[in-house]
Amino acid sequence: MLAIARESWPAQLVALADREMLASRAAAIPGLAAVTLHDFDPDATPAPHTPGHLPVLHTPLARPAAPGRLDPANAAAVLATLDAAVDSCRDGRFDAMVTAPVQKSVIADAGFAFRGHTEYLAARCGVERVVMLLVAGGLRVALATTHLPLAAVPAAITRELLGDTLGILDGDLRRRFGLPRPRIAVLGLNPHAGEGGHLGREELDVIIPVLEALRAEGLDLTGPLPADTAFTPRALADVDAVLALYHDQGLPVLKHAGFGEAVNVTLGLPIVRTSVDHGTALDLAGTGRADAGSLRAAVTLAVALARPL
Ligand SMILES: NC(=O)C1=CN([C@@H]2O[C@H](COP(=O)(O)OP(=O)(O)OC[C@H]3O[C@@H](n4cnc5c(N)ncnc54)[C@H](O)[C@@H]3O)[C@@H](O)[C@H]2O)C=CC1
Ligand SMILES: NCC(=O)COP(=O)(O)O
Repeated sequence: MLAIARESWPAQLVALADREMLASRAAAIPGLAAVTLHDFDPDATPAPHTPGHLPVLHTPLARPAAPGRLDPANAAAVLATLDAAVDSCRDGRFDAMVTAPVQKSVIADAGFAFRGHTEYLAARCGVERVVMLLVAGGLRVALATTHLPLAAVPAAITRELLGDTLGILDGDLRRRFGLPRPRIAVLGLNPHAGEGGHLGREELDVIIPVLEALRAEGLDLTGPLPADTAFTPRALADVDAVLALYHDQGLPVLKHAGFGEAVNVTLGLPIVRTSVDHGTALDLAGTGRADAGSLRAAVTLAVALARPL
């Protein structure tokens, strides 16, 4: 909401949300009371975003929401909002979607098999494999696995998963980000990238064979690199993206470098989806102190990606 109130974009922005919830939050936060919410008219000619004005496509909550109060009764409405956004992108009404964070646990508590937007959007779009990429300035970090318990990671790193992930990452960096031959650094799973098999065999048995096969197809891949030094400035100098093998191998570095201005992009979808770099920040809910920098960046990147290069 902060970003919407103050910024201009060369695109029409439409909020998919419960209209009353948006209105009550805008009224409660200093500086937002003047924002005008009006119903989105799908038949009107799209006009660039005007700061202070926000068209709303009403997606009703089941129960009134209060800041910071988790309510499983609204989980279905959250998913219905996501469905409406995906379907509207797929049918061409919208060119891109930008998601706010959701409390994944409360959706799961309500009985839905929900691990994250990334997996949910893949299923909704009928795509078997997608890739989570976070972008902070010039640093791009993609993940081979996303929302998995750490103990499940090694078994999930199969040749098929790694090959598919690198194919999507390389392809979308070319197609969506305009990099003619992306240079991708792939991290090892184990300390010292397995130390020649003495500290784990995933590098020898899975990662190296996949990298060799894909290099033969023309991909520019380095690795598997010891993860502890792969993010040093010298190592990153000749790299367009780093593929980390699990969530907390790559994202702490990315968030250290750019939390508050980074963007999460889902690659491999038939639609453009970006998102903020942060979660629901329940400690800040309702205070008006949550920083909107990542939302601004997510909208800006979605606008850029929605334009074919
Ligand atoms: N895309 C999504 O839907 C995401 C959802 N989540 C969900 O969010 C929930 C909370 O996750 P946490 O790990 O606690 O991460 P979090 O990002 O919500 O909070 C971590 C720390 O960052 C701060 N923070 C977060 N957003 C901020 C902002 N906009 N401005 C200033 N400070 C901010 C918080 O106050 C907190 O100290 C979980 O249920 C998680 O699954 C987490 C990441 C992404
Ligand atoms: N930490 C990033 C994250 O959890 C994003 O998840 P998603 O909901 O966008 O899949």
